[in-house]
Amino acid sequence: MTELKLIESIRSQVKPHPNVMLGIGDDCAVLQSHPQAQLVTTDTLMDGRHFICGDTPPALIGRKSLAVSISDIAAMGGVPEAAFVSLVIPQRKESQPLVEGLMSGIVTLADKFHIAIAGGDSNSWSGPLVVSITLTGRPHHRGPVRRSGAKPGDSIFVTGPLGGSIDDHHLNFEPRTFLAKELLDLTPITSMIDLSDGLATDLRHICSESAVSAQLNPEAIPFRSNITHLDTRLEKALTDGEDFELCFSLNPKGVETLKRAKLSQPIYHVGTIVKQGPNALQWNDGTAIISTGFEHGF
Ligand SMILES: Nc1ncnc2c1ncn2[C@@H]1O[C@H](COP(=O)(O)OP(=O)(O)OP(=O)(O)O)[C@@H](O)[C@H]1O
Ligand SMILES: Cc1ncc(C[n+]2csc(CCOP(=O)(O)O)c2C)c(N)n1
Ligand SMILES: [Mg+2]
Repeated sequence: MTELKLIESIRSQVKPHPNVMLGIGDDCAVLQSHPQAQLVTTDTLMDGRHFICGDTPPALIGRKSLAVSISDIAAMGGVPEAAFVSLVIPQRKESQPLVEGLMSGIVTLADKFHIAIAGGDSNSWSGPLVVSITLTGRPHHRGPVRRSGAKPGDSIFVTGPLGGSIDDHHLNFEPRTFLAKELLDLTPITSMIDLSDGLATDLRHICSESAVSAQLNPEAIPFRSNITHLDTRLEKALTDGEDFELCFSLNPKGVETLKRAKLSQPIYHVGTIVKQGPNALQWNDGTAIISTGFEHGF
């Protein structure tokens, strides 16, 4: 397939969107600018690191590549709008089904979240598949929720069970934009992050950005039901990563508000923000948590 044919085939799958004044076909896209702030996030997914190309259907690779960025928009409390899809395709005879599968996974999820595919880049080479997506979004009217607003006395919540994502959850998880909006419609959220590297690592980001520490209750941490090894499940929940649930903090007033509210799905109160101490993370008996989640080495 030629580059032009590939772009035309992508263009034919893409739907119009009110905030995309000019989409695929020119040197740049033209987006309607918002009077308020705009969210922008980018993520690159690679064969062998984030998925295994021969083992995973291309549509699921495409789905995951967009879903991880929707999750980052959710983590700021926003609504996604326009995606830019960069493909680096391995040069083989059978690349057409790969590209079509990738795009069908991307387009199906984009439609579900009312996201426009506003542009991208198409390349081929002799190396493995790489998919990189940049996604814009609109923050909630309360403003973007940052990692930096947690205060001692706040409660820490997660939006779903953790650990064991490698079975298939990392490919088919539901990014939490709807829940984030539901929560923000009810109450301010003092800090939030999505769990891509594991609670142990991602909650530490909230702690360092907010200059606080966090105490976790081991009894309260929800596990994904596929984790059968009882002796390692706490460690797995903290470190496996790719849960793509949200972790957020609420002040006592927010906790009261949510107690009275009926949410569309359960949330889990897993700990408390405390004054900054020598360890960012500890259990509620005071022992330090030394586990760390996923980290790329350079
Ligand atoms: N190469 C880079 N150049 C500039 N900024 C970067 C680079 N890599 C990461 N960042 C910035 O660092 C911050 C943290 O990025 P990080 O990738 O850890 O967050 P994330 O996207 O939520 O996590 P994950 O990649 O695990 O999904 C973000 O503000 C991001 O834009
Ligand atoms: C083939 C294969 N090997 C390992 C994993 C697990 N894994 C990969 S990246 C990552 C953290 C988030 O990455 P990033 O920080 O790049 O967003 C995790 C937990 C996988 N899904 N597939
Ligand atoms: Mg994130």
